Amino acid sequence: MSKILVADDEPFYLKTTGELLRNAGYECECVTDAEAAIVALERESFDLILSDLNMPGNFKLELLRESRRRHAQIPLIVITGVPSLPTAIESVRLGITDYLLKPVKVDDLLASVGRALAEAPQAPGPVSGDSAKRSAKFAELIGDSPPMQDLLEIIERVAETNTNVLLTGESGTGKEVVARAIHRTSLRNQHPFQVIDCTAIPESLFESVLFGHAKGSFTGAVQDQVGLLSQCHRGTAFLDELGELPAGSQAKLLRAIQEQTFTPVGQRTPIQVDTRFIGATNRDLQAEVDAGRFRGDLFYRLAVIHIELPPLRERGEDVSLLAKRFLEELMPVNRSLDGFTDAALDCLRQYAWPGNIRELRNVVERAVALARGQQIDVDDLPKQLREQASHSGQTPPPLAEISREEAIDSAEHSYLTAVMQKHEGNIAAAARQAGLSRQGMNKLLKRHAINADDYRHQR
Ligand SMILES: Nc1ncnc2c1ncn2[C@@H]1O[C@H](COP(=O)(O)OP(=O)(O)OP(=O)(O)O)[C@@H](O)[C@H]1O
Repeated sequence: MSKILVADDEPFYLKTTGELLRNAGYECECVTDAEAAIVALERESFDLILSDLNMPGNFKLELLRESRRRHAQIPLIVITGVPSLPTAIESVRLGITDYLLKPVKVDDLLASVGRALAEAPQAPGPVSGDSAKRSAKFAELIGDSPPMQDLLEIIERVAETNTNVLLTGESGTGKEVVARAIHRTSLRNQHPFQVIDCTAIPESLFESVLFGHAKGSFTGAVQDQVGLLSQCHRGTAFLDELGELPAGSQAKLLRAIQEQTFTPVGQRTPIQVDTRFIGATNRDLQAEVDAGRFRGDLFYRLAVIHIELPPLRERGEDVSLLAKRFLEELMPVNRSLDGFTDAALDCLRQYAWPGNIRELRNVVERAVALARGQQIDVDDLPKQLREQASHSGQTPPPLAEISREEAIDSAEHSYLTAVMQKHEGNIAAAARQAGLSRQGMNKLLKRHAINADDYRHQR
């Protein structure tokens, strides 16, 4: 019989959880603080630890740290009533098996306990600290910089758990690549990874596309349609551009995530799925919640683990590393180039990369096509990079030294460059994102002397 140690300072919760687990056939010891839990772990052996985070003696996650240090083989499920992103990340870093939010539904708890015990032989230990091994494991994620090493460590841990994840970061920082890497290295990797582009589904069709529909349930429903969520049962659903989801769709999605069940349009029987959700957005979702534009409950369901991807300009030497790798990858078969000139590499390092890695890849692709010499030189790089490099000696004046109008103007210029970059010069798409009419966007671009063609050429 599996033996579970339950640590929680809420007597009612402790009692009911103990009873529930005993009724489900587990042996159970209940303690009310971290110290007692640590003593119990020294005294006898357990097959699983179920622990609250906010309890006496655990303010610095002592139980978590101690249990990982001395008893790394025992799977650990963290349960908390107060989700806090730093603690969630730290818990994952320390190698927890699952992270649940109170109130936890009985079925969810038993499912999580069952899974943790079944997977116990592969229960994660403390992180190895071997960054070379980790880089090899995540070969699709190029980068050696400290922010990238931190990121790899976190995603390695996240992959071992079943928790939902929120990925935020500027456009082109690699949110989708990271989501795929988490799925590929998770226990769900034999099942599908389903991309759900939240901007591509009209609100009126949201339920039908996600949950499916029965033939004849609405005009145009000429046959039964399986929804996207059924297609990634036991796998991972990647909710891309989550911040753009309209309010009505947010409510429907919340229910599906919370209950892991949904009812296809025109049907009565709900479908049960087992899906991990990874959301991604380039918006500041917490600010969207504060402004009342995004549901707080949906945010907390997904942001159990919140990973912020660093922009390329904060990743130091990764720029050269990525550029060289992209060059190897994109080299045409009929010619070979001997890398970049030092001046070209300097130019790449100095640029602010509003479109991040996607932009860098496009720049290398364009340079490979244009290069006439044996090496890629400054002249083979797009105008905006060359211009920035030629201005790089001049430090911009501090914000407090310029007028409000100049500051707003400069912020607007950066914003427009970033959206043009993201949409590769597609004015209609950029206007949609900025909430402007096409004409309005054209006018602004003209005022800022931004030429959409410069961005299209990078394709
Ligand atoms: N660490 C990395 N190493 C190598 N290539 C990367 C890395 N991160 C991203 N890329 C590449 O950069 C491009 C953009 O990545 P991705 O689509 O994942 O970004 P994103 O953050 O999801 O963008 P958006 O917010 O615009 O959807 C892709 O071609 C991807 O392969």
